[in-house]
Amino acid sequence: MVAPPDNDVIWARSLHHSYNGSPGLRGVSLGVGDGEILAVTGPRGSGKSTLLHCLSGQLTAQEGEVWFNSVPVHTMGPRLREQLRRDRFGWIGAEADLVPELTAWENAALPLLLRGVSNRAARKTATEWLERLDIGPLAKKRPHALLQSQRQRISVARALAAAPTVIFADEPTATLHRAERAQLLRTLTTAARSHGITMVLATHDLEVAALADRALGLLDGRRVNDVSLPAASDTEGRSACSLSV
Ligand SMILES: Nc1ncnc2c1ncn2[C@@H]1O[C@H](COP(=O)(O)OP(=O)(O)OP(=O)(O)O)[C@@H](O)[C@H]1O
Repeated sequence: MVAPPDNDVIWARSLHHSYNGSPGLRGVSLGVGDGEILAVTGPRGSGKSTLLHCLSGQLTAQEGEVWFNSVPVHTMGPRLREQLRRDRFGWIGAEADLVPELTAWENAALPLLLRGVSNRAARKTATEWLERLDIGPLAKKRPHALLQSQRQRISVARALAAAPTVIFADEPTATLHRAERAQLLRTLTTAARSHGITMVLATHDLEVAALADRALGLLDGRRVNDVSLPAASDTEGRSACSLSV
């Protein structure tokens, strides 16, 4: 087993994974640098979600290696992987996946509470992120009382509040309208940049991928040539990293 380059936070070699014989990933290798935002693009079924699940330790690839900060993840047992996900990773999916019984702030604070942060400190941090995401006044509402776009903001607040080293975002704005999508993505990528968070962003949308520093393409579970991104506009793109969210 050869250790990965020191400057890659996430590094994967030759990942293969199939579902009952049907291939999900076929030999994907990649590295993500410290603080880098990498977009993973490709059509539906190309393997983006499978790749993010493998990189984030939710799924162990049948073959291949995943390393986080030069520590092998693919050889970790379930408890260590759980701890790694809780303490160092954030996850944002297409659906907000909130706990229905908890309020907005409790949902956003959940990763901190699970880490043993005091209720008071976790509430303060979660509330600050809800405010930055323009949903501060909804902090005491439960998910059923909120719009899909507001629930998704809570899920973004939950990921950012935990100050993770890496955020994995799997089609985070796929269910939102165009204007909401642009605003939420801008806030997310700006916050990641200003807090030095590394991000792996799966999307089938090249306009979304344009917010990343770099993009790699998948097709039928294989890596294809690195994708050339459309020029990002000054307000939404890679240059828009000066907001202090
Ligand atoms: N749990 C599963 N059981 C069986 N097959 C699966 C499962 N998850 C993914 N697959 C298959 O693996 C392949 C890759 O799927 P994956 O969801 O990783 O792609 P994707 O690019 O994220 O697609 P989408 O954008 O639709 O989510 C597809 O052929 C898919 O049908």
